[in-house]
Amino acid sequence: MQETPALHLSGVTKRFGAKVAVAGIDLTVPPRSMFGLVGPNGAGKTTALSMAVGLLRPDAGTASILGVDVWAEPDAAKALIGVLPDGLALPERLTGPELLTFTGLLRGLDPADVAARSAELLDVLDLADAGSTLVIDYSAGMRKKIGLATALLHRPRLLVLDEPFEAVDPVSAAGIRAILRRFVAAGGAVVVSSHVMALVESLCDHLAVMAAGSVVAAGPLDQVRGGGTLEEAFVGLVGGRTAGRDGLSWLVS
Ligand SMILES: Nc1ncnc2c1ncn2[C@@H]1O[C@H](COP(=O)(O)OP(=O)(O)OP(=O)(O)O)[C@@H](O)[C@H]1O
Repeated sequence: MQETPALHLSGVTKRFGAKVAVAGIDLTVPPRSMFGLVGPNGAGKTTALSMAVGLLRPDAGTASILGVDVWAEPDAAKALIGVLPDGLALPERLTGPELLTFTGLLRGLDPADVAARSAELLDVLDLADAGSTLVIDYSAGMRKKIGLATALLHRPRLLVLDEPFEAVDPVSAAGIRAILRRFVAAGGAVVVSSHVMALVESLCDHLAVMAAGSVVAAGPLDQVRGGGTLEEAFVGLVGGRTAGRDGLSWLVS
């Protein structure tokens, strides 16, 4: 018998005016997988993930988290998910510890658990020294890290992370990778969108490639990349552009 997927999208569609951002995609994230979502700018990744986690209502199709329908049972589904959205809007006039306390209590966690988990997350993510800094004064990478901490605090079963490594320094990135690996080893599943093929290749065991609102390839990493690198497979799937070579003659004359 097939296990319930960590995330399942069926026929999910979103239009913005005449633009079809996501064109009826199906996507299955297996349980306990580290799943990469890649695609060129504007492919529809953020829109698809926003619909998957209940932040954006699809025009058609369904999304479920561990068998729970995101739009029919939003509270039950959201308890299962930790989300790091793209361009995360955080309450800015709080310090990191205050933000975690606020998030934890809002989610109904025990205050003692919130305190213990917050301290550990801040330590592991190297944010403990910035304990009295307001989030508004955080760097881009620090914002990613505190966003990840808020996503992890309630111990979700599925993490959905839009560009989690963007602007994050290499030491912190290694720390985040270690956290994600432990999370999967403990039975969770992670969906990561990224433009960095080497990162997806080294971190993920499954992936999907999106282009122009559709999923053009999906499956285990080795299957999608064939015999070559993921970068080669990606360029083959989404098509290479050579404008930098052929156009812009004014720039080089
Ligand atoms: N709120 C919106 N209103 C109008 N168009 C939108 C909106 N959000 C996204 N789009 C359009 O939908 C398409 C998909 O955008 P989306 O942000 O999902 O792509 P993406 O794959 O995440 O891109 P990137 O890699 O650049 O972040 C794009 O053409 C974008 O312009």
